Amino acid sequence: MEDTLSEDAELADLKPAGVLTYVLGYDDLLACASSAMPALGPNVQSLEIRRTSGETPPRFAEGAVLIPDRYVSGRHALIERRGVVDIVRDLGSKHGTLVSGERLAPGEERVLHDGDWLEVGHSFLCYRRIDARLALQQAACLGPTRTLSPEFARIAMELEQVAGTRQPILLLGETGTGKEVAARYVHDKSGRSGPFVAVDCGAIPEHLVESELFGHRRGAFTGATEERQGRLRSAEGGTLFLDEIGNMSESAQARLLRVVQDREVIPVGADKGVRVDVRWIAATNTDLFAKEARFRADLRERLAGYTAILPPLRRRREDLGILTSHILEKAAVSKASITRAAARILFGGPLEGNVRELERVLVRIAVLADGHPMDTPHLPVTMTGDLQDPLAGPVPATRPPPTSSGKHRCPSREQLVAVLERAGGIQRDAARLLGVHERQLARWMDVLGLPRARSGH
Ligand SMILES: Nc1ncnc2c1ncn2[C@@H]1O[C@H](COP(=O)(O)OP(=O)(O)OP(=O)(O)O)[C@@H](O)[C@H]1O
Repeated sequence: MEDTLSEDAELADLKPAGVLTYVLGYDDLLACASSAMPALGPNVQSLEIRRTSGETPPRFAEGAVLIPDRYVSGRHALIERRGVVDIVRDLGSKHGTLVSGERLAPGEERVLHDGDWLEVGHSFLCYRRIDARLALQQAACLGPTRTLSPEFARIAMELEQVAGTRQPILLLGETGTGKEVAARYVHDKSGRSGPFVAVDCGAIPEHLVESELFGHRRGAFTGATEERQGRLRSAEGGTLFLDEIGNMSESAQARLLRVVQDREVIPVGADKGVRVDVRWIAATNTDLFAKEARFRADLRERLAGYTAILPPLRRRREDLGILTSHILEKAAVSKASITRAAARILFGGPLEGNVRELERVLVRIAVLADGHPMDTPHLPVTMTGDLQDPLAGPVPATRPPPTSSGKHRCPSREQLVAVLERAGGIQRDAARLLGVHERQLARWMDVLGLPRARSGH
């Protein structure tokens, strides 16, 4: 432990505060009781985790974190500032304390590291080791949900500050981290009266990018039978969100650069430009600075007025409780709980795919669990590594066909309608959300008397 202590001491000046957040309770995923406890530092030297009775949400009182969880012991664990690091110790609890998935032996002390998650009873907590100034950060909102992540809250505040200016914004981050959510947030806060127009630059065939973005004159090329305004001009007075900008062809980049510089767009086939007033927000999950990205440095500089890197979900586990209850509520789930084993995999895992993947998995397992605790067999095989997972894809011929009980229990009509809505009515996408074969979904729809949706194309 000596070595770890001195290593952490070196980091102390940079990251002196320790923040413990109550994230969620396994027995009620809709409770949305997440809250950050006072930061460990010069003023708070220890936090004891204890059970409290009654219906009150988890809270800090009398120097302790009080959790209304019957699986938490009266005196469960102690987190203590020792020099510049924080140590956790189990206080002889009945059900034990786990640190990032590892159970503490009786009397064992463990130095906590940034991003560690703690399991006490049926409760999931997250520990962050951060700059003391960030620790003072209040919870903020970015998009439809609150965030308890100090980094994310800081980004939300900065985005709010730049929203009202004309500065272009570049949003970087892994897929599913909420870049479009952040872009819409900026637009909403900007006070701009025009629309928010999102363009997925990666989804437009290369030969159509220019006419799609800049518009075209009638007869500009074969097939251009009508004049077209283009997406850029349709965002007049509002915000143009260029998603997956890293996938834009070099010729489209060159033309876009001229528009950004001159604020004038020349439709394909036209010889005169048209003035445009749009707020630029670009986003990408690729590294625009890498050589192989083949992205023009001059365009990048123009678009990167304010740049934010949205942290992946594994770097903001403190938001898992808020996001989980939001996702389940949106999916019309009225009751949801999870077993410890499944929670450990779902919330303690690498969270690849970020909020989008969390949403996909939660909706799937909530529907399959059908009001019972969500358990490991409900999780996708990619998470459990269990190749026998019967829900992973088409049902092999050797396996008995799905029945209306057990793991393939038919969801309620309300749940299935919610999933179909989320999938935009496309049956194949709804089946993917549920992690079942399309044929299984069709059977359920017939049983529940739901009209067949469009097939997925
Ligand atoms: N703060 C948030 N609160 C609630 N839901 C969120 C939040 N952030 C993201 N989501 C949800 O996660 C999903 C992915 O978000 P979004 O499309 O903004 O990610 P992205 O980073 O733009 O992804 P990509 O790079 O793949 O385009 C969406 O369904 C969105 O509603």
